[in-house]
Amino acid sequence: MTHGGAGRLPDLVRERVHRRRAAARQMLELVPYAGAGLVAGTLAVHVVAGVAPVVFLVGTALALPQVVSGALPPALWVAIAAFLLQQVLAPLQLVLSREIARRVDAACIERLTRFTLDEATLAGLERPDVADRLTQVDEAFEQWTWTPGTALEGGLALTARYVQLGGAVVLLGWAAGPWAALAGAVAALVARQGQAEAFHRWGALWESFQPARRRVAYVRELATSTRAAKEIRTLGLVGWLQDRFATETRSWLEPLWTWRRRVYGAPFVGHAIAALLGSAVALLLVVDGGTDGASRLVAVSVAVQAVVLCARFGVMFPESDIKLVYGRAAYTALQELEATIREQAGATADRVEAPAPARDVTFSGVTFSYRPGRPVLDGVDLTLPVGTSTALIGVNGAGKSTLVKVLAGIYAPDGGSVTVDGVDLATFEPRSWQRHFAVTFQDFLRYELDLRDNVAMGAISHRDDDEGVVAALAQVGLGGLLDELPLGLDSPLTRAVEGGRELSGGQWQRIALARALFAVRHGASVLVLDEPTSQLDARGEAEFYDTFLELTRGVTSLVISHRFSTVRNADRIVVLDGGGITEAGTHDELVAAGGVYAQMFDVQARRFADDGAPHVPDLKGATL
Ligand SMILES: Nc1ncnc2c1ncn2[C@@H]1O[C@H](COP(=O)(O)OP(=O)(O)OP(=O)(O)O)[C@@H](O)[C@H]1O
Repeated sequence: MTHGGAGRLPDLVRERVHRRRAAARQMLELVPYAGAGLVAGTLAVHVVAGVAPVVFLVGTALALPQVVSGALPPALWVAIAAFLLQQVLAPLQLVLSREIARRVDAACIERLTRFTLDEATLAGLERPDVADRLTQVDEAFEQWTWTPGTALEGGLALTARYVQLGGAVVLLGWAAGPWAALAGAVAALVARQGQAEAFHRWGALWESFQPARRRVAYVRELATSTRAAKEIRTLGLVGWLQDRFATETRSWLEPLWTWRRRVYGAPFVGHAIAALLGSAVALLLVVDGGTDGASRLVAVSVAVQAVVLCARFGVMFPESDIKLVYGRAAYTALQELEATIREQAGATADRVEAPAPARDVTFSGVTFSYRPGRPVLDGVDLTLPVGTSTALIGVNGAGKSTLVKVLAGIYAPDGGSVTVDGVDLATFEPRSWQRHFAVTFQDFLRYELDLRDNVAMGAISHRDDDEGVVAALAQVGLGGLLDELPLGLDSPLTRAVEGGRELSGGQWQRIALARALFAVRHGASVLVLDEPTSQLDARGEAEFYDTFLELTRGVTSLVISHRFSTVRNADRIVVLDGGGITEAGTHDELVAAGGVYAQMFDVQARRFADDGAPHVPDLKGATL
């Protein structure tokens, strides 16, 4: 770990200057989000708020000798006015700062949403470094504490402090001479440097534990979410989860505590001693000053208070420091996320709109790996003729879902190519290609929305097609469910909402299928179904062939299933094994060939027979 290590002085200075510049650039970038007018107005208020205590200090010092003799001099009224102004400005500073943070954060959230939902590829989002950054930005906005907006707010608030310091140094010079002013200024800036540096290192340290904090957050979510509650209770995992939480938490908190001593300990003592010496020198020069009488009293009073103001630079500024360090870290994370995306977008900038395939989609020697040197797809050759059905089978982990993601342009192949009517998929804009797809993923989503939206999500621009939604529901055997629901299509499909209804696993799968059908109804011409019947009962599965597959006749389809009853009637069945297509043909051809497919089919058919379960229905005539 390199947190806070000592280095050569010129290097340290250069690094700090570089950091300050970077921070200033970031703050300037955020200004337009808040609006130049609001920022200028806030700065003006901070400047006045910084001047007010200095005026108060001078006013009280000047008034003191006359107040002692029973008079109420004008200087006293000036001091009172400065004090009242300070009280009035404090809430105004707060309101203006909050407004700045609100505007900046709204813009940053918009940037974040655009990035995650629109620009980022799935492969990009799956990178661990990207996931860490995303969690960091997400955390900032979730807890709404140290966001980019608060960084700008905190940065601007420093103005009041520095104006105050400037005033104090000028007063010190006036009251006790230039050397006292210099000593006071040096004491303040050294103390400030100590604080700021410790805070900066602490921020970097905090950030470096992001992966560990992400693990802790996951365990905490497991322990508290209703999603996992059922399994955790029935498996008796509560104790284990608590231990895991404690271990994971200690794994980053203990090193953090150790580093905290190093970050705040010795360097801070050094800075504090230097600051104390500076203040002491300034005070000595004050005491040593020339004149006597009332003017001496005023000078000493001004100078002592000015030294105190300088010394206050050695403490943390709650309105700025934490906000600046952590809020800026959140903004840096957002910028780094965007930089990653820009890198990827550079390669896709001049892509063209993808047409619907007219002849075929072909994989030629496609390779793909999630980790270098471990290809999941290793030279896949496969043609999907338009308007035909292909079933893809293979053991768990063979790479079937990965192949689908490459087909849909979610991942780009590392080698080889996917072509659409002979044109490389890489030349098409991925979103436009994906619009031709109706996909039901294995881990399809159960949207906590109403029934209509759960189906219409397949082609959301046709959300007002209630007739189509009802037809899709009927086609997947959910017509009865619709009749049961008092709110009909408006029924929320979650118990978390008043009047909502939870569905069974099989019913949810049918909803996902209805979504795909709705997409086909509205023009999707490539249908991909990954394990479409895994949660359906035997009758539901049979109905799947009789109705659903008929309805998608003419569509180019790819179905993945471990259930042979689901795949056997496809126009063509292909086996993915060892990263490549090892067998291809109709069910009868593959059974006759006696290869992997025949063996797998045999095992499954025998198991059905042994269990006394119904045999695979004869579904000749149905198409995938
Ligand atoms: N996002 C990912 N990051 C890294 N590795 C992955 C990822 N997704 C899948 N893998 C790995 O790639 C391999 C193929 O996974 P894939 O999901 O494509 O298999 P599959 O044939 O669809 O399996 P199943 O039949 O179990 O659904 C597996 O070894 C899996 O661990």
